[in-house]
Amino acid sequence: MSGFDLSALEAIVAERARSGDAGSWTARLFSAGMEKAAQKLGEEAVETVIAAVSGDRKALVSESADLLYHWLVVLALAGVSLEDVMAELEGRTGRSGLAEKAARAPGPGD
Ligand SMILES: N=c1c2ncn([C@@H]3O[C@H](COP(=O)(O)OP(=O)(O)OP(=O)(O)O)[C@@H](O)[C@H]3O)c2ncn1[C@@H]1O[C@H](COP(=O)(O)O)[C@@H](O)[C@H]1O
Repeated sequence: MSGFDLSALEAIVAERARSGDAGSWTARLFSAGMEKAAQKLGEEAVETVIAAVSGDRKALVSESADLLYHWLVVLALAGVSLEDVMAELEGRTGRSGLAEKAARAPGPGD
């Protein structure tokens, strides 16, 4: 298992965003703003889905990395920390996804 984790990438994103460096994709996304960053996140999500459905494992790994990086950029722009998301996930542990869904009000997908 690699020692690299999402919190290390979160710190890199924060540092590169602060740098304002003209050669930094992160800094460029930050100055472009949430709409652009969220659009990139959506594109990476679609590319990840395509890789998964087509059974392309190599592309799935690569697109997943793009997806997680752009997701962290969007979180940072929104002022949401990885810790916030991890706490939410931790709060869900031990509860079946189906039980959680049943406890929700019916939505359009139900
Ligand atoms: N993990 C990433 C990372 N993943 C993807 N990208 C960039 O995201 C951009 C958009 O990706 P796309 O595949 O959509 O590229 P594209 O040119 O639009 O190509 P297509 O639309 O044709 O597919 C590319 O420029 C990628 O290089 C990333 N840019 C930065 N990081 C991390 O952030 C660090 C700092 O990077 P800078 O901010 O650029 O210094 C890096 O060292 C990495 O650790």
